[in-house]
Amino acid sequence: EEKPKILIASTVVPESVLELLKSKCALILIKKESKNHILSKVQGVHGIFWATKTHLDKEIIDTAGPNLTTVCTMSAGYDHIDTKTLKLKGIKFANTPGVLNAAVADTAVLLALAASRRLHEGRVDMESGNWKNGLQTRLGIDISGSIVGIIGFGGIGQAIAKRLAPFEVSQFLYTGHSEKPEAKSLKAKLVDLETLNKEADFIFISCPLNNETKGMINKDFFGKTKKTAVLVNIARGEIVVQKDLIKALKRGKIFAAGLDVMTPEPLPSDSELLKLPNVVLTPHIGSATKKTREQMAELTAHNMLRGLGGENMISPVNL
Ligand SMILES: O=C(O)C(=O)CO
Repeated sequence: EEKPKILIASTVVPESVLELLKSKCALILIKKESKNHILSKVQGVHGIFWATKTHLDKEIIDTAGPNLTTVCTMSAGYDHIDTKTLKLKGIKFANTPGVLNAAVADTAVLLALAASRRLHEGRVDMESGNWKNGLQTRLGIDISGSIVGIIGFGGIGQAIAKRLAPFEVSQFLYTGHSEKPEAKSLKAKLVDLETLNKEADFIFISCPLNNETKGMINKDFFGKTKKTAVLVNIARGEIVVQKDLIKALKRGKIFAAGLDVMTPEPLPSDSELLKLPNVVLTPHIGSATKKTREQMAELTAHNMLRGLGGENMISPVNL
């Protein structure tokens, strides 16, 4: 019997995971993560292992053809995948939730502390000889005693709350479609977005990007935010209307922002975001620890092997 063919749409899958897949499948590797290159390799495959920011669109799925039964993305978010077409064709789909919660939540805490304590501004001040201006010009915002709002209280949002609780947060608020049982132990309260916005001193964005959340954090939102609020986004740049955020940061409508995600990625080196003193930026490294990336690759591979073998995948997405 011939081994199923899988396209590894990534140039950065760990060798150990490729070995694991090789024992059961014929691997088709790519040299670069461009759509055209992927299109030239995808025809006839049974599985697609997706670990690139390139969009997995209808053209790629159609070009793969009728052999394709299983698509696994090495990410928690899947806004870059045409799940509508996958569903229509009855193709099985899985992502990698859970294994990255800790690393991404750590990044959220890093950005919250850095933005609230003006890490970037202080660093720039030292470099330009402005340190002498003194600490009175660099006063920050405390997490202790603050109200923390978490937009999207899934695994990552909850991991953020768990990490911040020992910082003596006074109240956690969260938004979502329904109350989460896990909220109870953190005394976190389900509220609507407007209430969260009005009350929160720290606002974390940890929800998926979809039609409902795209552009949700915009001019209207910043019109109601506390002027002392710190915004952290570890989800997707497109949830925020970036030009509105830049205006809000410049006009003092919010205190600071810490962003691991932005629009576009990679951020152009002349972006205005890079010039603002009250913004701390990391280049979408939320999940980028050695252990977490390996675990994501392993989970993707196990989903793939199970999907191709007709077994239940570990973390299927019900489309
Ligand atoms: O998994 C995701 O969705 C991320 O953005 C991190 O890689």
